[in-house]
Amino acid sequence: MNPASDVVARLSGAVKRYGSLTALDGVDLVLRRGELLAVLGPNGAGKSTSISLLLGLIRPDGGRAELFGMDPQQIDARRRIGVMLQSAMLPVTLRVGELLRLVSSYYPDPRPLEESAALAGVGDLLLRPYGKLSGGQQRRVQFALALCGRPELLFLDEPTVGMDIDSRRKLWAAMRALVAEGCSVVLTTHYLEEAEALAQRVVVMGKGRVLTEGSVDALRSHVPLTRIRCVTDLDAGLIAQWPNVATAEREGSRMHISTSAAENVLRRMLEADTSLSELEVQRAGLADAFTELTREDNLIEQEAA
Ligand SMILES: Nc1ncnc2c1ncn2[C@@H]1O[C@H](COP(=O)(O)OP(=O)(O)OP(=O)(O)O)[C@@H](O)[C@H]1O
Repeated sequence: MNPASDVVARLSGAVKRYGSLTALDGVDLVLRRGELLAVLGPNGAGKSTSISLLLGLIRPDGGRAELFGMDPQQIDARRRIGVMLQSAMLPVTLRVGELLRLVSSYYPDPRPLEESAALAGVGDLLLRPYGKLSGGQQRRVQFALALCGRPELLFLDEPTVGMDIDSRRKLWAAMRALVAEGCSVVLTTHYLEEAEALAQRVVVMGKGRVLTEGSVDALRSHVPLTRIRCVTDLDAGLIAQWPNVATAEREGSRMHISTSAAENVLRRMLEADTSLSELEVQRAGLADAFTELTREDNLIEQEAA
């Protein structure tokens, strides 16, 4: 297979300025067929701007944006995508079923209405006017509209904001089903557990640049620490002196330790305190890696200032 033909969307050296503000400062981003790419980053990092470039909603001031090798504004490219943006303006008086029929009609080979509704979990809402739905229900309808055209590429900009846990889990299952069908997904989210649960690849953005990208495991390895939590009388200051202990802090009766040699530290603690209890050991997650990466970005900036 030719890897170049496998690319469904690409930003190459994309620059976007708003007056004196540089929203994107040379962003390279590639999305391949059948992969779910999570784009992470703090507020204002440039995630939505990157998506808007790929959708052809705005034009780059430098570099290029491509959708299926075409200009994103070309109708042939647009017919192959589905979109769920942060703010959706939909006619409030239309019923959900009417909305689904309308949006499906824009696509050459849409899914059957019942299938779209079932995938998004809105089968019981088809007769309800969109404006009368709760915020979480409206998000699910927006998801149904994004997938109803059987898109090859789905853009989901913070799709699960405002959803309860059950709806979020159902949407995750639907995303997995779509990816299993071969659909590519670009997902922006502030929920790191969402990226951790779904993404094959993660891009972390900060201040208009790509800070790093890779698999969730590769990003996690930026933080080679394990967290140990337990109830113990041992002295935090003493443990902090042990080899391979990065930090040891007490919070009430609980001790929080981060270490690069969890087994050794644990053995020593259990020997020193036979009444140690409520032990929890956890590998650093994506959240830790993300905090570390965006912290590094701030540090570099502060040093340059
Ligand atoms: N139309 C606009 N006019 C002026 N500045 C803009 C415009 N759109 C975005 N920006 C600025 O560009 C930067 C990047 O914004 P963007 O919306 O891409 O960030 P984001 O990573 O999506 O943030 P969030 O997580 O808050 O959604 C921000 O500083 C934002 O204020």
